[in-house]
Amino acid sequence: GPADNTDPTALVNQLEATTGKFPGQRRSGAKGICATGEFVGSAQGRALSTASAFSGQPVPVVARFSLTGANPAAPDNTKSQRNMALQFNLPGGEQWLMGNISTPVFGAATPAQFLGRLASLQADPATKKADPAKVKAFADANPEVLLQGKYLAAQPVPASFAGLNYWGVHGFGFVNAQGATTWGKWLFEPVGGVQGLSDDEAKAKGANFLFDDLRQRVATGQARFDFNLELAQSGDQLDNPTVPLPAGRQKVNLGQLRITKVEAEGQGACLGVTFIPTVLPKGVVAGNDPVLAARAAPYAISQGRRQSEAGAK
Ligand code: HEM
Repeated sequence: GPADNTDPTALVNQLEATTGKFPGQRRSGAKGICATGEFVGSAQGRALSTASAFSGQPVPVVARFSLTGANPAAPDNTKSQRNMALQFNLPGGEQWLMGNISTPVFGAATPAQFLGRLASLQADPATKKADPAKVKAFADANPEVLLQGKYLAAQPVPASFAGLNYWGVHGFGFVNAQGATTWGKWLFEPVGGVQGLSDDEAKAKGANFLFDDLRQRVATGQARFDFNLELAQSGDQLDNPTVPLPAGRQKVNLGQLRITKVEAEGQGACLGVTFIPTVLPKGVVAGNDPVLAARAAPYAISQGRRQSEAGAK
């Protein structure tokens, strides 16, 4: 990807300084649950990409559903970001890793801007709150950092991990057998539709309902997602994760993901996985987004910290 000199250690340190340090936990997406399932690719997927994920044979998938942030006790009944991270285990040991989020955009256009935004949100030791003047000054100078929060504020509290759209946010290219590359941005759309709660319903649900809800939906076969690619047109911006594709772009279904099992809390294959989203299969290529390129190193640093803190676990 394009050059960006933001120090990955500085990013992780700033995440800890702003969002909290919870030993043994992921520095973002800390409250989560492991699941497994399978993906079956479509004929359209095969036409766009040689990736073996689209063969049409079921592919085993390790999933992790999570809330945003560093706090493993984050409340489930707020209008914050949810995540669906996936590991496709493809034939021959090949893997495809993703960290998808419940907003079409991320909260910064570049790693440097993310670092600056996080720094502006860091609590002042005296007041234990972010300094509103600092927050405003940074946001005024970098207005795109507000777009993700505006999107979230306009959505209801999610009723279920299985009732949300999850976007890949970055642009990716799909390379077919003729060597032609189709560019786009993907999203996973729940087959049963998006489901939200009223503010009263959310209050009544309390802080911990999403894991049990997911278990129930999986037991009744209601945790299915269409893996869809929105196709970019020439001139569409693919190197900025605060810019969604324009509305109405053609959408192609690449296949369907079915979650079949939810693990007990603190167990499951996802615990050992660091969902580095530039681990791509043959037949899929990364676009030129500096934020995508910058994710691998901080994720690995976070993994190293949480695993050493957790001891020999
Ligand atoms: C420079 C920008 C970013 C930084 C520094 C960053 C940092 C991190 C870190 C440190 C983790 C924890 C990793 C671990 O311990 O395994 C994480 C998790 C995660 N991030 Fe990011 N991130 C960035 C951008 C993004 C973007 C753009 C997205 C979505 C498109 C995203 C989605 C996720 C998801 C879904 C998880 C949770 C994965 C899981 O379940 O383990 N992040 N991020």
